[in-house]
Amino acid sequence: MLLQPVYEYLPRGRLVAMMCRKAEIELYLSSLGSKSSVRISRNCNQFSWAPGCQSGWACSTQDTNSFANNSFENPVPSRAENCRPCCPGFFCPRGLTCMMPCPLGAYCPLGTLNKTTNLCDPYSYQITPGSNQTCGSADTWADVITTNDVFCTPGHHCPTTTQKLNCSKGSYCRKGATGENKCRWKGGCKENSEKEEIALFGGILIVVLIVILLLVYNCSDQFIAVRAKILSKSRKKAAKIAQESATARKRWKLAKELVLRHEMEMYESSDAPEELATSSDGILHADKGNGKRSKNRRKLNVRTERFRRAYSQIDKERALQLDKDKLTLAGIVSRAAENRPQRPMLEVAFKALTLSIGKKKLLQCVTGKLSPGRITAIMGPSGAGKTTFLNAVLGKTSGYKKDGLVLVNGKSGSMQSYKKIIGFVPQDDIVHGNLTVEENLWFSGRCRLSKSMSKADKVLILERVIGSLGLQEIRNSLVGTVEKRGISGGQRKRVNVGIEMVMEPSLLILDEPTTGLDSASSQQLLRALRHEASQGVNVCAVIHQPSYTLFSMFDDFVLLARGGLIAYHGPVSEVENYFSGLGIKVPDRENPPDYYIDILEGIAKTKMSGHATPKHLPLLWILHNGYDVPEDMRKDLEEINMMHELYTVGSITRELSSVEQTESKHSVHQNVSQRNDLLNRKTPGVLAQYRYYLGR
Ligand SMILES: Nc1ncnc2c1ncn2[C@@H]1O[C@H](COP(=O)(O)OP(=O)(O)OP(=O)(O)O)[C@@H](O)[C@H]1O
Repeated sequence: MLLQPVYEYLPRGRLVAMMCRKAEIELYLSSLGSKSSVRISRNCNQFSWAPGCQSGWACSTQDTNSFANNSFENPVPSRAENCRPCCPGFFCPRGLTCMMPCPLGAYCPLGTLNKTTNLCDPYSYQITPGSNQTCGSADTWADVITTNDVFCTPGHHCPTTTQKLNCSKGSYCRKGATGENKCRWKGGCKENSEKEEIALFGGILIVVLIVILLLVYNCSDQFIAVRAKILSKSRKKAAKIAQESATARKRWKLAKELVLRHEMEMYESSDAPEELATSSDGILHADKGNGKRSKNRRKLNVRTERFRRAYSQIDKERALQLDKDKLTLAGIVSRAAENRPQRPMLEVAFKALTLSIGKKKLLQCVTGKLSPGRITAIMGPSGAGKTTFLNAVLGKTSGYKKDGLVLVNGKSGSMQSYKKIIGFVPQDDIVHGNLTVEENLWFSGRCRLSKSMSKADKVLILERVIGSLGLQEIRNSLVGTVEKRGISGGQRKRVNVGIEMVMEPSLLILDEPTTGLDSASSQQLLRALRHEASQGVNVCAVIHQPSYTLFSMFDDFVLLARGGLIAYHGPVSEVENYFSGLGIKVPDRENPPDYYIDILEGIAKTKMSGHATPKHLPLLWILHNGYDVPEDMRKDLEEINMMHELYTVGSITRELSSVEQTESKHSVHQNVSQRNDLLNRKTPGVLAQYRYYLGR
């Protein structure tokens, strides 16, 4: 089909006789790699230069068999007959006297003589001057890179090597195209287009994308709000289910107890068979006369009675259940919270702990303990070492030179291993501004509570924290960022604390949690912490200038002097007693902790017992407790010389009753045995947390 125009131009036999044989094609191909011109065939040497040796010309061979029986051994056939211009659609290199077909996509028509340049267009070869030869067809292999002219030009397509057609409108044709390519965007292709004009199409696409993004950005709040509502509903439902199952468990336990009690009563009264005979429903009567039958009947009677009692109890419970359905969510949560298991306890004790960097001592001879179930306030002048003290409690002591011991539940070990049950509320916010209050707490709970805990239990914890921190009103409000105003600073602070509370810590450490809060909010926060402490949590907070009321809400007080020395560590209720023993009396209308800090700083002047001055307060505390006096304080010891007075100061260590001491020992012992459980809280891994983050 493709050769049809050539057959019209040349008879089939002649065409075959002029076609290159394998040896000639090899000769041509071997010349393609080299920079020199085509290798000359044996028909074109200096003795015989047939007209077919010219560019665009070819001759026939008489050896027609060699075409069919072409092998590498066969030499280039002799060609000197019927030399003529190369056929259109073929190319005839100079030095070879045969024709080769142009590749598909090429356009190889007959050349025309350009009288100005005397070259054959479009091939740029010259015919021998003075000969009567004309232009033939192409003279070179047409490839798309080196022979542009020979290849079908851009904007056209060449279905055959002798046909060149314009590319129609709505289509585009690249260089060497054998057909048209339809444009995706019809208006983007004019006639003879080389490529699809997609700039307009791209522009429209970008505009559409921007509009979609703007829509998403503007409506994201609504989406988030709707989602938050749905999630909140599901959480409430989970809380309800958890409460129901807790009540059911309780009910079952109660019913069992009732049945057992009743059974006991029945057996006790079985010695008086006449009572059974007159049982209330009158259905069953004991047979007084017959021994064995009477025993069996009595058993049956007892069982029937037992079930009757149990069913009546279940009926009562059903009535209670109806009442419960009218309960508020807070009621449900507090009821379910009653059934929660107790948290493990952590006691942190220090023994002559000294932390230093280089020669600078940041904490010195710190001895004391932070007990579970108590709230400790850490106070002291700026730079005294409060944050360093918290770091020591948290076990973040790398980088410091450390002397002394930190004991957890009476055992020395790394605090880091307890990190899954230690909550730390830093001074700066750790909230996600783009989430609501509830989402923030939920995210923290999901990531940090045990993987094995059910969703319902997690929801209960969340609800309890929300209730305890008074966040109910703002639970669905966005926390907010610098650009987008959200909840108030005080509320934000409470959310910060809540984020740590939801992970149910055993040790909760807070760095200035009440800074920036008004008195009412501070007290509410302290009440929430007290509630935590009542669950056995060890709470420890650095605090600045608390009101007297707030200060009295703490159990213990650690007063740090400059240099990281302890000036007092004991119950809040004993602090005034201790200092007054040293001759430091708090004036009227002065807040005791502020006054003691002023004394330490030398701002407030006071006359102390003996020769002591405020700078001796840490030493006095050491002496009071009978701790070893460090080397660098020995000099001060000589100065004050008031040992006698010191030992007359009332004991400030909390006097535990013998029962309390036994209980305390027992609980610590229990904790030590629980140690592995404490360390084994399996929280979701990083990938799971990231999944929660994406799905929050
Ligand atoms: N990594 C450190 N390198 C050198 N000095 C340090 C380092 N950390 C703390 N200090 C120094 O230790 C002292 C106590 O610092 P710390 O931050 O514990 O005080 P603070 O009581 O928390 O102070 P503030 O109430 O102002 O926050 C300061 O003098 C401080 O400069």
